[in-house]
Amino acid sequence: MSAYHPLNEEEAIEIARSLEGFFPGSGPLNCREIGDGNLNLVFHISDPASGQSLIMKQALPYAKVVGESWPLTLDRARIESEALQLEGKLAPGLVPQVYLYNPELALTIMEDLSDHVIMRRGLIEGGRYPLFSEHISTFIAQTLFFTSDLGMNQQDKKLNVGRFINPELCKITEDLIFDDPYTDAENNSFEDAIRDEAEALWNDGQLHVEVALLREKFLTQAQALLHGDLHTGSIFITPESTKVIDPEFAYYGPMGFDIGAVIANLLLNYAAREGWDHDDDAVLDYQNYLLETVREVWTKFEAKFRALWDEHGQDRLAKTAPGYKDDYMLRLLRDTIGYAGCKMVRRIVGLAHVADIDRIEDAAVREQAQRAALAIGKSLIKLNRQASSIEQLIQTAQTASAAAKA
Ligand SMILES: Nc1ncnc2c1ncn2[C@@H]1O[C@H](COP(=O)(O)OP(=O)(O)O)[C@@H](O)[C@H]1O
Ligand SMILES: CSC[C@H]1O[C@H](OP(=O)(O)O)[C@H](O)[C@@H]1O
Repeated sequence: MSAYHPLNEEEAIEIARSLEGFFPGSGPLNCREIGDGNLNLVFHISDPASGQSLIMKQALPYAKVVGESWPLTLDRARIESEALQLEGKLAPGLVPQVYLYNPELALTIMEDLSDHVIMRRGLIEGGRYPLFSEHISTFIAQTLFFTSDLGMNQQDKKLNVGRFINPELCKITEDLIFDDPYTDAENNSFEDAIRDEAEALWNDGQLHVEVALLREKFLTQAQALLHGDLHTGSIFITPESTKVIDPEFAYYGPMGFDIGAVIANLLLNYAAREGWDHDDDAVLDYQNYLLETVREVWTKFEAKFRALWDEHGQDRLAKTAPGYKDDYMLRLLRDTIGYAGCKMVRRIVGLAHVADIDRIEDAAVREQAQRAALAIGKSLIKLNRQASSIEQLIQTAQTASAAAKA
């Protein structure tokens, strides 16, 4: 079974059985392919006798969402398993445990998190997660700081940049997030009802300049090891626990891209609330919860990152140059706002959408949510280089959304 081929459920069971000590009995194991993402196979394997279970994730040699016409490197499975293991060391308890990585089969065997829910679904259903901002701010502060030139040996960091070179997955991001939405691209996907919005995106020169600058940074700035796709579909959650999964897009890039991804996905849900809540009061109440979460994600991240800088900073000049830390944090905030905007726009007119909006049944409510998400996204992109506080992001999101829904 060592030569690469996509596994079937029987083969997945056979591999699970061979894991020493995991499934000790000889009774039958259950296996289901549960992958609902765009790229990979995911098998859930469980033993009804012992209650033990695990997850096997296998990369396919193409993008599942499109098919074999879009070939994709299997090396992403190595990147994902190595990133998960590194993140597990830097942010203990905030990622699933990796039990085994098999390079021949592009297979990662990991902890089963089925006692959590995917956060996107949790938010759609109106769940509240009081520890989320605490957990995710720790995850992003720890992983970004300790993989950057600020927090690790700068020669070792360069070796890390090489280890996490991820050109094919980066190309997906470069095209789907930073290019396609701003032109009449074949891969775009949007409803006819918002064609006017799509065309406006294609013709907005001021927006194009901002996106080009953010794209340039994504292409060139090896600031820290990013998760690379930190949306709410890559986060498992309960009120007590948060676990980040799916870092196959990991590479060395601008830190604001990860922070922006978290904020964008909270705001996509914000734009969609009329599709999920029963009355105006409930919409407003949940939207306030989401905005407060956005505020906390940034403020807690900033406080933790600054503390790491003071306590664990490796770079002499960064620690002593007057005003450097404040300047760095301001640039991070601005990048965060810009990337949050890009990540919202791509989910409305680009290839891959989000359930928060696409699964709203009423077409008129869905259209309103799409227009609100685009309005917020565009406003954040245009704000990014002028911003000086997280409150400006929140104000901008509220104003843009209200205007789009008026
Ligand atoms: N460790 C895990 N425990 C339980 N379910 C998981 C785990 N990892 C992935 N899944 C399930 O598989 C789905 C797809 O996983 P994901 O890593 O996002 O795949 P893709 O890379 O294809 O997007 C998740 O939405 C979740 O339902
Ligand atoms: C052709 S890949 C599209 C899209 O899918 C990835 O998300 P996920 O792995 O969580 O399904 C990523 O966001 C890509 O941009």
